[in-house]
Amino acid sequence: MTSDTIFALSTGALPCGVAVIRFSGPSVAQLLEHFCGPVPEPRQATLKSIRNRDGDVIDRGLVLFFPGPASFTGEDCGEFHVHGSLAVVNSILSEMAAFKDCRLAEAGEFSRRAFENGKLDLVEVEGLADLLAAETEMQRRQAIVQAGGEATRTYAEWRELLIHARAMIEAELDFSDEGDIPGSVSDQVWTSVRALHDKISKTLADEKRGEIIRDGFKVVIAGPPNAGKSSLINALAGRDIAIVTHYAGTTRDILHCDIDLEGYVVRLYDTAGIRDTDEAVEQEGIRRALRKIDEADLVLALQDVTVEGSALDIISVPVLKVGTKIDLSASGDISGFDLMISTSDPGDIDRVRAAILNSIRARFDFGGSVIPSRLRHVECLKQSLANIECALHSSLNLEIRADYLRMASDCLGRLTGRIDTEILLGKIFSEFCVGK
Ligand SMILES: Nc1nc2c(ncn2[C@@H]2O[C@H](COP(=O)(O)OP(=O)(O)OP(=O)(O)O)[C@@H](O)[C@H]2O)c(=O)[nH]1
Ligand SMILES: [K+]
Ligand SMILES: [Mg+2]
Repeated sequence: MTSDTIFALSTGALPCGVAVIRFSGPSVAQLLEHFCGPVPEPRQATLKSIRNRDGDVIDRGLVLFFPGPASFTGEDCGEFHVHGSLAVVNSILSEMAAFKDCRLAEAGEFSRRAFENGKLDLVEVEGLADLLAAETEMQRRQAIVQAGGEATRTYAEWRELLIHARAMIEAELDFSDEGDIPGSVSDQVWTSVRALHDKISKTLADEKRGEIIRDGFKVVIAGPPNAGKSSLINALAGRDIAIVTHYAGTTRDILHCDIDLEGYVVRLYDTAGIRDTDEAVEQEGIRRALRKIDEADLVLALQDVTVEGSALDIISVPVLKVGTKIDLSASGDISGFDLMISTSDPGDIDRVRAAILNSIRARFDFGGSVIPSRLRHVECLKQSLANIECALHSSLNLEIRADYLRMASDCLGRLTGRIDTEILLGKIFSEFCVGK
């Protein structure tokens, strides 16, 4: 079907030390011969001169040949590792473009061919995309579970279980008059389906973890004016994000910055001080602050310890009560605060960081397990779960229950993009001696 041979510079911006040019498709062997003579041994890096059509040497570099189907795309693939200069790379790319049926690859086209040739499934393709986009350690860990096929294996296992369960139920329906099916089989089947139901529910409960690893943990700094909110965001970020003055009501808009806390993206928000005011701009700032608080994963509720007054009353989201300006307070009354800080003390800022990290870990620690990292996965899992729930209704007709199992396994098949041909009959006959 794909008759074009595609090529692209696979490494980043030029100039750089080494540039990798990758190509895939039916003309790979011809390209290799054209540029550097006899095709090198499969999968062995060989140092060669790379020449243009006039026989002039463009560069010397490593040349690799990956014959299909044991290649990334499943087609014949080749690689040139050359000096990363604009002139070298452009010269090779334009030479390739002049070749018959060869063209520059579109974005993601190598991966798409890998998918089309069954080398990667959808979950793995998405994991690969996430891995390439990963900025933090946690994002990398989550992506590699997916790109490396671990998630796929789990989903495939679940799907197998459902297909097997349905096979058993259909067998009972089809051959029940033959008396070969043990009576307890059906019970065992439903027990395992119920266990799978619980597993999928648990995985769905982890949805929030996946979201936090991908999109960050939202921490909103809130409190009355002059509590030291802007001073704290500046200290946590290590740079001047917000204006700090002694005027109460300095911050109006929401200010934002991302920090990396041991691999987690933490999205910090500084907000307007909350108080009663007739001032229109400040009112709007306060309205925005309250809205941001509702979206938070954690609120740092700041309160100047030298000022009378109670900290913010927030019930919708987890709150850490932080007393500020302890350098001004001789009494050191710590009642009612989770943490007491001075925003100019680096040790105190470290303790705020540790407290945020604790809050993340307490709720969303990542143990390397499969987490539905995308809405698409969550949707497929939810649909599968809904069908399993229907299948578990013992009052329903057995045929209908079997059909719910089919729909549940199809949802998982859709998740990995691999609904393959029906293997149901094979299952029945390989696991039961009914075909006498
Ligand atoms: N002594 C002392 N002063 C502080 C501390 N933190 C902040 N301040 C001072 O308190 C004042 C207010 O600080 P901001 O960071 O602007 O307070 P804010 O909560 O952002 O104030 P608004 O934006 O007006 O709501 C400034 O003069 C800061 O220098 C602290 O830990 N100790
Ligand atoms: K202020
Ligand atoms: Mg401020």
